[in-house]
Amino acid sequence: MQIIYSDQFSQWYVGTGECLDSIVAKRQQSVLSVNFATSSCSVRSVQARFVELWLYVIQRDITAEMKEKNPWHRPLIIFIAILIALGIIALVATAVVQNKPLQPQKYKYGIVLDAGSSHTAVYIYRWQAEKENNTGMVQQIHECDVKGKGISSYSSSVERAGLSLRECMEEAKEEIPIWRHRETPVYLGATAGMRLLRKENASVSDQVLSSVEGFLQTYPFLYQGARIISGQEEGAYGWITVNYLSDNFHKARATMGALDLGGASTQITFVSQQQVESPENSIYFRLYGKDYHVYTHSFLCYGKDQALKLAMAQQLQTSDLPLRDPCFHPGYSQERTVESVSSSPCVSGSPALSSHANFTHVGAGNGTLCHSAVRRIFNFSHCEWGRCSFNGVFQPPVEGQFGAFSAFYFVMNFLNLTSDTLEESKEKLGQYCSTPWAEIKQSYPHIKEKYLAEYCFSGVYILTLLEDGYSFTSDKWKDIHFIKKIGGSAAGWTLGYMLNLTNMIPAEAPDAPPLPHAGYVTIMVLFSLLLVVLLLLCLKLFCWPACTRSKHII
Ligand SMILES: Nc1ncnc2c1ncn2[C@@H]1O[C@H](COP(=O)(O)OP(=O)(O)O)[C@@H](O)[C@H]1O
Ligand SMILES: [Ca+2]
Repeated sequence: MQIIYSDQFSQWYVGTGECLDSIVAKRQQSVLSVNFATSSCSVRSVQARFVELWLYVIQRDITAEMKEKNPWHRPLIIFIAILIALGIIALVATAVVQNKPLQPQKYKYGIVLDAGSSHTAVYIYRWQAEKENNTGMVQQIHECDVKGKGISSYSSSVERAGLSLRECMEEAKEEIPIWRHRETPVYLGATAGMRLLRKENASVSDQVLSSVEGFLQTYPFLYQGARIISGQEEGAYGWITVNYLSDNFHKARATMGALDLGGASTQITFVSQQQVESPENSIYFRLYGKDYHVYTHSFLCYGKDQALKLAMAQQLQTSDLPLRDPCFHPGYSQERTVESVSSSPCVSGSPALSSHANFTHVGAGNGTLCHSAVRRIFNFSHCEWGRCSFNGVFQPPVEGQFGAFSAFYFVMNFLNLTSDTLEESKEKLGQYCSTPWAEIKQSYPHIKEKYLAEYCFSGVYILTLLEDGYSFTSDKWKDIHFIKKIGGSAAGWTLGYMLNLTNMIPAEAPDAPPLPHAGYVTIMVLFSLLLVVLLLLCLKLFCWPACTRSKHII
């Protein structure tokens, strides 16, 4: 069946159908009159035909009315169509840029060797080549612990100092893609063990450094030097590391103090609102457009191994032999040479020690007495400044949160004291120290005996250093967080050292950061919704009148 509209006569002529011979429809106002010339139609099919015609007429008239009222109809449709096209292009472009797969050759690498007093560790870092100036972008991807002792222990066979690094440097060659080797910087920083060796014998310490330098230069990496870093640098770079890894610089949040306990020195670094009275304890940084006035101090000889020597030397001078040490477990007994204690540059200058060659070191296991013995290695009596920590060193009151790492973590983690209050820690430590040595050895058969024997001393030393030395009172104890890693990267000075030497922390904030993930998702969803709405609108505006404009209904 066919309906034909004639503009000329404002009439619809309907072709003949199965049962209809002809239909002529005419509309005046809201009245539609239809003449059906039928031959054999039922009443129902004539009615249906009538309704169909009525709807068609109404639709046609509304469309005509809209066109008359809105001359912008067509341009509007074109505009919306352009918007939709642009929207689709924007969506695709954003998705492509945001989700661009990172190719392996987009990564850069850096190697830092931490030549500590007790051992050397090799760290490999990786970052995205184009995002060098963003915070939190550099990640540790590998750590290798060099077998044997620290490089300062090779003073009598210096050539072995370099060779000791072989295994870990071979691992570095494996870890870093070959095509990046030539541009991968290698830094070696030596800390308190080498500071002490330099004090004792500067020429031997130079020879040790030359040995590691010569060895590192045999590798295809970009050798950037081997040097003894200062205690101030060690503290500052540790502070940079923990705050970089916590993203505190980027977000301009309050920074976190850094507490580093090594074998031969210990560092405390934090931002203080109070004036730093002593210039040697004050460092200034401008990072990402913000100024930081930081307090730092490194106590040489107050790492836990040298502190033990200081405590033993102190006891050897004041008590009879055998040495009954309250910081070692009851039943512990060890033959030692006086030289093993007195040879340290931290201890030398104690004439009373030379009267014996050997002595027996016996454990007495008493936390309270151990605390008194440890306190004696600190000098709390003189201070030229407004406030001191110990040994006449200026220190403002501790402020804010602190990350305590390296031996602070190893010891407190072993003793299971990382989340206890100061009082609980003292109580638990007292019990641990009085536990018989045989029982301790039995309970921890896989732990190195040297570490195991010293955990009581180390625990008491840490509590004494933090409470009596730095004045972390009971209420401030909860602000100390014993940490090993932050987001997979070790807390320590090495990362901060590399970031600084590769200029990866700019003084001013870099340009606007790329879209964060949440922002990207929100924008994509909003754009998609907008596109759907536009599309529906366009369909309504474009298709409906277009369809109804047709003069034919089949
Ligand atoms: N698992 C562990 N348990 C206890 N102490 C540890 C453990 N691993 C390392 N240490 C100690 O951590 C300290 C690390 O100091 P190190 O970095 O070598 O010296 P420094 O920083 O003073 O040059 C050493 O005293 C070492 O014995
Ligand atoms: Ca260290």
